Amino acid sequence: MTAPQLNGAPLEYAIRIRGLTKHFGTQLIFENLSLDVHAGEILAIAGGSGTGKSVLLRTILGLLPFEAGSVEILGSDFASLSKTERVKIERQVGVLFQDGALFSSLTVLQNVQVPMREHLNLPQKTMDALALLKIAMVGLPPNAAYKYPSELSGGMRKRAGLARALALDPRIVFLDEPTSGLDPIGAAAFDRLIQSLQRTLGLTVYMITHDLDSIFAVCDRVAVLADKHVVREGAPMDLVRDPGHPWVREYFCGERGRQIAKAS
Ligand SMILES: Nc1ncnc2c1ncn2[C@@H]1O[C@H](COP(=O)(O)OP(=O)(O)OP(=O)(O)O)[C@@H](O)[C@H]1O
Repeated sequence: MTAPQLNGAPLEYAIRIRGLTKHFGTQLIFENLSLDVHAGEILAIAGGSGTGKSVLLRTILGLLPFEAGSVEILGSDFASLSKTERVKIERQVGVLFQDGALFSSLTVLQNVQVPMREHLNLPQKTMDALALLKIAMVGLPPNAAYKYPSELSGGMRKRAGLARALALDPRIVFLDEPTSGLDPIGAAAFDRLIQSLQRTLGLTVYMITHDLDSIFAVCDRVAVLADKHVVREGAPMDLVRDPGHPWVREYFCGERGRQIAKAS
């Protein structure tokens, strides 16, 4: 695995957020929020319902405006980039939304090719071969390529969404609650898939999750959102040892949290 690079030098931060302030109308969502996502790590974003995990994801992706602060992705301040430069960065980012967000009228193969059609100029045969490779990489059988999303199980739809997120060989992958709706065995298998892809491809993974099993199984660090900013960051075990915030204590040091921590 090669370390991510920026202009030939090792890249320390895949994402760097400083002093982010965001409102919806009069509702303050983030106040002076700062967060580093280290290159090559799997970072979990945790926090209670309504603390802004999805809004932060959409803000980082440039889908929502903000009033103050900066968001740097792969060494570039997104807001200051020209359209062409933005597209270059967007190509290096893959996103798996919660429900997979697949186009229902397209097969899995065609869904995986959507970003290829948008960003690459390749012959159909090459795109077919590439898409089949991505579909195999996420552990789907070859015949899944020709199925429509409605013909797949929830777990298979997530894998198909992941194959699409990997279509352009991104350096950062954003996952929005990847194991929600999966049974524990399916969730553990998905965790292992994410970890093995991360290690093989040297990806940076930014993962919104409520799943303590996932956090302890695969995440290098956790950042906890509460009170309009990141209240705690660290390795999962560090949060158990020193929660430092009531929500973190309740979540990580409750009976279930302690059991999972002990077993991991
Ligand atoms: N488009 C929008 N317009 C106005 N308010 C919004 C919008 N999107 C989100 N919000 C508000 O922003 C706050 C944070 O929402 P967000 O969906 O990010 O929470 P979350 O932490 O992802 O919650 P959950 O864990 O329940 O999914 C909520 O109060 C929500 O109502």
